[in-house]
Amino acid sequence: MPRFAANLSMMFTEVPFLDRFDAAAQAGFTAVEFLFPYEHPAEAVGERLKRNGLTQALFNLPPGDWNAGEKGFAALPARFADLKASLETALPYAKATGVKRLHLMAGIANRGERVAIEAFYKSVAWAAEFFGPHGIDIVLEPINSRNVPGYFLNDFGFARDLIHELRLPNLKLQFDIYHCQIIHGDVTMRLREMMPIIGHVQIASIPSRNEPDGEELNYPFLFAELDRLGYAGFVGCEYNPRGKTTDGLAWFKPYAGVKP
Ligand SMILES: O=C(O)[C@H](O)C(=O)CO
Ligand SMILES: [Mg+2]
Repeated sequence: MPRFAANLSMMFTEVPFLDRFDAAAQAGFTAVEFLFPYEHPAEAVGERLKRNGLTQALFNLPPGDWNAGEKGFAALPARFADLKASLETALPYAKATGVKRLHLMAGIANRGERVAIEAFYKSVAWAAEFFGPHGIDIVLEPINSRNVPGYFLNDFGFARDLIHELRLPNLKLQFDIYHCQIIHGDVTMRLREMMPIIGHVQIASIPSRNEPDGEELNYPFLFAELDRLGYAGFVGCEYNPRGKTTDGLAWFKPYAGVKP
């Protein structure tokens, strides 16, 4: 049975960020993920996690100036110093939460440009080698260009080939089913093909990005497929609740309380 992680950047936003850990635990989640914890002291984040007996499934490495539209800088040749600094920023949060995988964002760049490709390979290898001794995986996530126009990593095949080529033991794929359906479709066959390199899965309804409870995909079928494929990682609930978070958790009831 999948181990679901509530995404605290998108769910339980009825309460302040640090109170969302308590809300997620009360709703039956045993794990959480979020985009960025960096506005809060690492100790405070770790304390909430521990107080609620939650497991940290994932969070993102610093993306640059998110409010100014930056979505990471791994594919930006001029930003390698910022990339290296971002790893140092994230490390105390990784230690405080015990997280075992971090999402490295690529940034807005043209995947057809050699300099961007070379910068991305260099950044990915650097990040994986930085976190490897800490027992932490780096995950790469293709993101669709409807949600993030111009995002460098917008193709699952490119991500797969890079991971195979670099052959780093702690470099894996973040398979967001929402993005896969929008970019490529054929989700089940791509899950089957890429399962050996998948380090994290995320879900949301398509096209709404609301609760995974209908619309384009049959999520109960996909959850059973993940079990059939022996997927032992987390499934991040990266969706925007239609209304009050707890009013939209009927889909989750059969899975609530599943211990990591
Ligand atoms: O948007 C997504 O799907 C990613 O998982 C993310 O965290 C950056 O936006
Ligand atoms: Mg995602």
